[in-house]
Parts: sequence; C-alpha cells; structure tokens
Amino acid sequence: MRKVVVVTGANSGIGLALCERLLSKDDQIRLCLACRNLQRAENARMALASSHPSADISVVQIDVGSVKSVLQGAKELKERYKRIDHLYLNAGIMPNPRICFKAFITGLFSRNVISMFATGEGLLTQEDKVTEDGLQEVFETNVFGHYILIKEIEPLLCNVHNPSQVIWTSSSNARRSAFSLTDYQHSQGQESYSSSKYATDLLSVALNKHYNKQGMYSSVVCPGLVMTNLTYGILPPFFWMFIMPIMWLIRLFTNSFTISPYNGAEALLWLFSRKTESLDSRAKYHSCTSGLGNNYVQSYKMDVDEESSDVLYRKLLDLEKQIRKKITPENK
Ligand SMILES: NC(=O)C1=CN([C@@H]2O[C@H](COP(=O)(O)OP(=O)(O)OC[C@H]3O[C@@H](n4cnc5c(N)ncnc54)[C@H](OP(=O)(O)O)[C@@H]3O)[C@@H](O)[C@H]2O)C=CC1
Ligand SMILES: CC(C)CCC[C@@H](C)[C@H]1CC[C@H]2C3=C(CC[C@]12C)[C@@]1(C)CCC(=O)[C@@H](C)[C@@H]1CC3
Repeated sequence: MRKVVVVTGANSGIGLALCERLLSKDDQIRLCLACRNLQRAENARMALASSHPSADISVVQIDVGSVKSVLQGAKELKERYKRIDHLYLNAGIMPNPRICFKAFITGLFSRNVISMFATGEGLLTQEDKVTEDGLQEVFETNVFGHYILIKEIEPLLCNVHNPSQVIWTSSSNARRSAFSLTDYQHSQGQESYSSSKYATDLLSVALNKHYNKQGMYSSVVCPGLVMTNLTYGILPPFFWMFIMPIMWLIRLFTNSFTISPYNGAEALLWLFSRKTESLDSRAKYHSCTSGLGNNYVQSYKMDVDEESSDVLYRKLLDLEKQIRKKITPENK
C-alpha cells in the first residue's frame, strides 16, 4: 500500500527540503503539502513535481494559527484519505526575534560557548501577539494548531495493526526554564519560541502515553541551525552571507550547524524509515552535520518529566473544549 505523508509548513525551508528528500527516497508515497498560503503551496508542489513527475503530490490549506482553518483542513484530509502513515508537524514561527548581543559576547568567553551556539540559549527574545482565537500566536502556531489537527484526524492516525508516526519539528532551543505550566502559552515572557518548543516536547511524551496503544507514535526532532526564512528573520540575509565562513568554522566544533535545509531534514527523513517499536518516547532526534559535511542522526534524552507532560496535556484538553465551544456554539 502506498504510504500517505502529510507535511505542515511544506512550502519552504526544512519542510520543503523534507518533501524533496522523501520523494527521492520513495516516489510511491502520496504526499500532501499542508500550507496556509495556497499560492506558495502550489509553487512548492510544481517545483517538487518537476523533479518527480510521476509522484502523487497534493495540497491542503491549513493555517495552524487558526482553529477554524485547521478544522476545515482536517475535514478535507478525512475526505481524501482513509489513513495517514506519517504526519510531519513542521510549521513554525519565531516572530520579531531580537538578539541579546551582551549575552552573546559574554557567552563567547564562557565555558558554555559550544552549547550557546548549539542551542542559542539566552540569546534570543521574541514579541508575541494574540490571534483571532484569543491565543498567543507562537503557542497556537507551533503547538496548539497542530494538537487540534491530531485530534481531528485521530481516526486516520489510529490503527493498531498499521501504526502511524507523528513527527514534530522541535528545537534544541526548547528550554524548561522558559516554560511554565501556569503560563503555558507564554503570555508573560519574551521567550515564546523556546517555551513553545518545550511544550512540544512535553506534548509528544503525553501523546505517546495516551495513543501508543491505539497505534499512534509521536517523536520530536531538532534540525539544528538551518538557514531558512525563520533564521533570515533574526539577522539580515547579507549578514548571514558575510559570516558564512565563520559558520563553516563553527561546524568543526559543533555538529548542530547543519546550515542547509537538506541537512536539517536528516532526522525527519531518518524517522520515516524507523519501526515504531524502536522509537524512544523521551528522545529528541537531532540532525547533525560533521565538519566534513557528513550527515547523521543523534538522539538525546529530553529534559521532560511525566508529571509536567500530564498536566500540560490536561490543560490542552480543557483549552480544546473551550475553543470548540467558542467556535461552534451550537455544540454547547
Ligand atoms: N531554521 C532553524 O534553524 C530551525 C528551525 N526549526 C523549526 O523548523 C520548522 C520549520 O522552520 P524553517 O524551515 O526553519 O522556517 P521557514 O520559515 O522556512 O518555514 C516555516 C514554514 O511554516 C509555515 N508556517 C508558518 N506559520 C504557519 C501557519 N500559521 N500555518 C501554516 N503554516 C505556517 C511557513 O509558511 P509561510 O511560507 O506561509 O510562512 C513555512 O512553510 C519550524 O517549526 C521551526 O521552528 C527548529 C530548529 C531550528
Ligand atoms: C554564527 C555567528 C558568528 C553569530 C550568530 C549568533 C546567533 C545569531 C546564533 C548563534 C546560535 C544560533 C541559533 C539559533 C538562532 C541564531 C543563533 C542564536 C536558533 C535559536 C534558531 C532556531 C532554533 O530552533 C535553534 C535550534 C537555533 C539554535 C542556534
């Protein structure tokens, strides 16, 4: 049977590179690009189809920053497919990023310099806003919209005889100290990105606890530092070009400077061929690139505990109820 693969945020960066690599590995898959902008999605579909003319590539409009759009997109997926084998939850944002140069200079002369480059810890702040659903935008886009998508297409994902994989593009920037269970949307702080990625890690562990028996397995990936629209938003493109030789040099000391979307997609692609029984619920799978440019995958234990993961999951279930009531008041 041809595998069905759905990728959110598939029209650029890591998502697009992943689609290209998936098709090169197996052009028999039925690939669906789940994107918020139909024109950008169509451009990506045409680019993929030109290098894989016989492939089955379609598009579905899903804006993960809007629950209504997720519900509509999920409906279309349910009409189109009987099951989904791989769901890549890759769409993500880091709005209005600012670099803390003081922390960068201090970090350069500290013992933690390598880890600073690998995780960007303490170097970035963001300015978040509230969406039409009344949620923090980074939380809704990076976490909650995807959570609703899973809930909506649960019947397509849950099959004990033929398990499915849900694969999140998380980050090594996920940090426990940036996240709080009492403010899980991160409405108070300025590290909404880091918080949302930590929430992703917690949610993935909870999903495994609740859904493994029903045949759905969740994993998280860090693609490393990749040059995409997201990173071009941190520093201007010309600056990145200027410091590119320094980036290659840093790669000699840390394997997390994957730099190209192709390299960044390594762990996402690797998971595609893994047997679900071999997956570790608590692991984050990192795309790595060596100084010589060789790609490989390394897994690290996540800094998550089951209790926090359960609490967050319960809070998301409550939020889901509230939002559904708000959107479809007749269901009250
Ligand atoms: N680049 C990096 O160094 C790292 C990236 N990541 C993660 O990788 C993922 C992909 O990002 P990357 O490829 O770098 O960046 P890009 O900006 O290139 O890709 C992000 C994708 O997400 C889509 N997207 C954003 N918001 C929404 C939304 N509301 N609904 C649907 N789609 C949306 C974008 O669509 P559109 O084109 O319409 O904006 C785009 O296709 C993100 O989750 C990011 O956090 C993790 C670690 C490092
Ligand atoms: C390399 C240059 C000489 C200086 C660049 C300094 C910073 C802008 C970067 C150093 C580490 C980078 C980093 C990220 C963004 C840019 C840096 C802070 C991320 C936070 C981007 C998004 C992610 O999800 C992380 C995995 C990245 C971690 C490293």
